[in-house]
Amino acid sequence: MRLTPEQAAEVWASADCLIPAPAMAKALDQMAAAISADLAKLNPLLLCVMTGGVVTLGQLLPRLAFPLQVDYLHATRYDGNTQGGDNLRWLVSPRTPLSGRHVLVVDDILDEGLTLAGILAHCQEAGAASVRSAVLVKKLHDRCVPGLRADYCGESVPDRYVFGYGMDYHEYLRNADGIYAVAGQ
Ligand SMILES: O=P(O)(O)OC[C@H]1O[C@H](OP(=O)(O)OP(=O)(O)O)[C@H](O)[C@@H]1O
Ligand code: HPA
Repeated sequence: MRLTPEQAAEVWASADCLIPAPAMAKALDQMAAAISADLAKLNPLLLCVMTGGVVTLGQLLPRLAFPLQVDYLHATRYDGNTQGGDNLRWLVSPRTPLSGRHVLVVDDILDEGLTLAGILAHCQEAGAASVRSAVLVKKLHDRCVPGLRADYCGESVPDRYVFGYGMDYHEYLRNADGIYAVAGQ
């Protein structure tokens, strides 16, 4: 489905704000403290999962006061839709060699988990010394890949389609400064 900017504005105007920006800032503070406690001495490589992970990574970085490196990957299974396909499509792999590195995968949302599971497997296969994951939100339902959980998670959201803080609705609304749920979804 192709959305017009006018339709995107209507979706935003009628959406329910689930978690406002001040609460997200607190959640990010807590995530950053936990990440710092575990990774400050490990010279970690943070991998941003494009596109949705860009806000989470951008908000975390200034909260992390230790030496680290940043790279990105692009893997998608939603392709701008609100239903994910079965296959994770790899568009860009990390440029930095992962072998021997302590990797932290940073994404916006853990929903059904196929995306994160595929990325974690890729990092392990590439020889990372350790692989952890940080997601800004996880969605509460029982459809997630069994046994998969993020090491660091900011907030939980109900089983509705959400946007904001990097998460899109048909490629719009990633810039919403809060976590919103689409009305009726
Ligand atoms: O847990 P899952 O059900 O696999 O879904 C989570 C993934 O879905 C979104 O990516 P998407 O494929 O929509 O690409 P995007 O980051 O460009 O929005 C989101 O950014 C996560 O990477
Ligand atoms: N919103 C945005 N992107 C997503 C979602 C969602 O609820 N689930 C998986 N990717």
